[in-house]
Amino acid sequence: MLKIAVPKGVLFEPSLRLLKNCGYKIPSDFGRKLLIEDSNQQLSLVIVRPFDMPLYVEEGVVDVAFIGKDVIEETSMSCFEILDLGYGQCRLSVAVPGFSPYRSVEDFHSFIKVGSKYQNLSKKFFIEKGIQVRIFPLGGSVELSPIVGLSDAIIDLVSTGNTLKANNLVEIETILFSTSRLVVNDAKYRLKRKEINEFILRVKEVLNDIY
Ligand SMILES: Nc1ncnc2c1ncn2[C@@H]1O[C@H](COP(=O)(O)OP(=O)(O)OP(=O)(O)O)[C@@H](O)[C@H]1O
Ligand SMILES: O=P(O)(O)OC[C@H]1O[C@H](OP(=O)(O)OP(=O)(O)O)[C@H](O)[C@@H]1O
Repeated sequence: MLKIAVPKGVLFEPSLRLLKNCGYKIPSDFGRKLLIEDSNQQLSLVIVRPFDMPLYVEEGVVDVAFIGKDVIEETSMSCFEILDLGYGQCRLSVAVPGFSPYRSVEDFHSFIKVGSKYQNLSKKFFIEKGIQVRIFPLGGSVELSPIVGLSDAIIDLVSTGNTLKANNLVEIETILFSTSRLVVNDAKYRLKRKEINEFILRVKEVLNDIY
């Protein structure tokens, strides 16, 4: 049986939808269970917080996983990235308060404070720009930090832009674009190649019908 990790949160529903479209019989109501099986015993689903996903994949606890490109990059996740699944489109961007004098990263002339859930990508970005920053590691609601004076700017995910707009924040630079990806544990791909390739084929067929 193939073991797949699907991410909780924004990507959860579209991930389940994709698996159902692949023909897996996923129960519609499994409450708060975090390990579920399809009724044909072909697939075992592990429901994982996105930022925990690299551990489950790298430690070989699961064979394959659906995860956002942003998490793959932020965690330098060791895996085979097999397919772009197309959903969960967003971008990781720098944003500042509307009242801020900054309108481009180049304006960040001196030392600035940045709030983000993506510490590694934030550090990498500003090192490449040669800008001195202090990164405040935040777990969520990142847009709050510059509003209340904790930081001068944020680096966070943007999709529609509604959260930025609602909090009077201005997006000034995009660091990366992200969608959900199908990834495979390297060792498992060697051990269960036939089963994993069959799964990849089923996903590809469904994606070809959608896109
Ligand atoms: N607004 C969005 N639009 C599209 N995709 C998003 C959006 N926000 C997050 N994502 C994608 O969904 C993934 C999970 O994000 P989500 O906010 O649902 O969970 P999380 O905040 O990482 O987990 P938790 O809320 O438990 O801390 C992200 O890594 C990204 O790939
Ligand atoms: O551009 P938008 O469509 O407004 O989406 C962007 C928001 O989506 C995510 O929030 P979410 O509530 O998913 O996660 P969080 O717990 O990190 O805030 C992200 O952190 C942004 O806040």
